[in-house]
Amino acid sequence: MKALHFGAGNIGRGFIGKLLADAGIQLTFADVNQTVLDALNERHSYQVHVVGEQKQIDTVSNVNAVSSIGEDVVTLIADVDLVTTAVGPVVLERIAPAVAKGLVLRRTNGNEKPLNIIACENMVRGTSQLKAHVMKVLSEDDQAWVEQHVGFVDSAVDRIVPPSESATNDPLEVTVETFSEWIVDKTQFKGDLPNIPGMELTDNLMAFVERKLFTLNTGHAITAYLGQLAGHQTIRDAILDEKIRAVVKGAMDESGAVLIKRYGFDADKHAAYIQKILGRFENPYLKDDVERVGRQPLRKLSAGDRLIKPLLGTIEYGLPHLNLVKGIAAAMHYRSEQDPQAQELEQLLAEKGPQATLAEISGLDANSDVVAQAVDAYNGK
Ligand SMILES: NC(=O)c1ccc[n+]([C@@H]2O[C@H](COP(=O)([O-])OP(=O)(O)OC[C@H]3O[C@@H](n4cnc5c(N)ncnc54)[C@H](O)[C@@H]3O)[C@@H](O)[C@H]2O)c1
Ligand SMILES: O=P(O)(O)OC[C@@H](O)[C@@H](O)[C@H](O)[C@H](O)CO
Repeated sequence: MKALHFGAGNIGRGFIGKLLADAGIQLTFADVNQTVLDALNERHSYQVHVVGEQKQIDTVSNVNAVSSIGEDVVTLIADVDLVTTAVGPVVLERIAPAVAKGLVLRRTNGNEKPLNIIACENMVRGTSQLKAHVMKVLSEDDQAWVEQHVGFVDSAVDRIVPPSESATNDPLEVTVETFSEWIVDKTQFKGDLPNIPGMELTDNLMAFVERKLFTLNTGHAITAYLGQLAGHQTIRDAILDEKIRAVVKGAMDESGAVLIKRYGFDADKHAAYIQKILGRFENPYLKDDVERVGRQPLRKLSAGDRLIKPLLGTIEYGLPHLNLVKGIAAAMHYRSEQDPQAQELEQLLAEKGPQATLAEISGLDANSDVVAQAVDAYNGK
């Protein structure tokens, strides 16, 4: 089996790429970072430090790399059995034209083997969004061929992988937590279902995606935003701050109440899921900066993402949301010199004030009670 993986970053090298290579799949990474591409093509291997109470160093071998800009990826898409991505939600649209070109070449070459494409991003049904971008640029004829031969498979992906703290400045080394979970929608595959150790198949993906995104990522983001406000540099320091922990746990409980109502999760098992996540945030073996976890605040404050979507659920079911609102207010205070979205947020706040800014970014009604509550929290009331 051959696979092409877009994005040789933290989750690409530290989780999805590792899992595919470990399964004996012939793996090529596609990226735009020339340093990473060159290192992969010189060594064809790299080290993954798996850290937790038990530590181990795994070597991922027999991997290649190509630039994702150019014809190499097009040729590969015409040939491989599996395409995966971990590039970040905003980049999916940028890789779609190359994916479309590769699919047209596959059809021209008469390659009728099933191909499956799986986006491994922190978003709800990211692969379906990639599919929409790809279909947009195809002719009707090609679209029909793609519908028949290509599976666009949505997934939920969970493993905390901060940028490596390599003592050797190795651009390929990556440090990951022990926990990992990759759940894919088995109803969307074309051809035989794959048997890849570490990939779990489900016919109930939405429950898993929302459980992960609106528990772990909701709590993670609020830890980052409150952490930065309180002057903490890392997620561990932030979550060990009792005042922050109470709000984070409260927000995960509020979001959890929505998930329990929507998907019928067992309340005790969900409480245990939250406890386990709090432990993962505390991991003493990982250095995860609040600035990585808080990155792209406009995305995180958008209507379908980890802060607003759970809040909308609490409103739908008439449930409490005090802690979610505190998290949203803290997100509006997020600042980062490296992050264009943080700067745009700051500019919007300066131009329009918190009420109009929050309404514009989140799609919430500017005159709603909840926006008024968030503005009060933002103003420290
Ligand atoms: N790091 C984590 O803990 C984690 C866990 C679960 C899910 N995710 C999700 O995985 C995705 C990637 O996150 P990450 O932390 O690995 O980020 P990252 O920045 O470490 O990796 C992204 C990689 O994509 C590459 N890239 C950018 N534009 C590209 C393009 N046009 N073509 C090919 N490659 C391109 C970058 O050079 C980089 O190597 C995100 O959607 C994130 O939400 C991350
Ligand atoms: O990748 P983002 O920016 O969507 O979210 C930041 C972190 O919360 C995220 O990367 C987590 O580490 C990850 O989702 C754990 O599975």
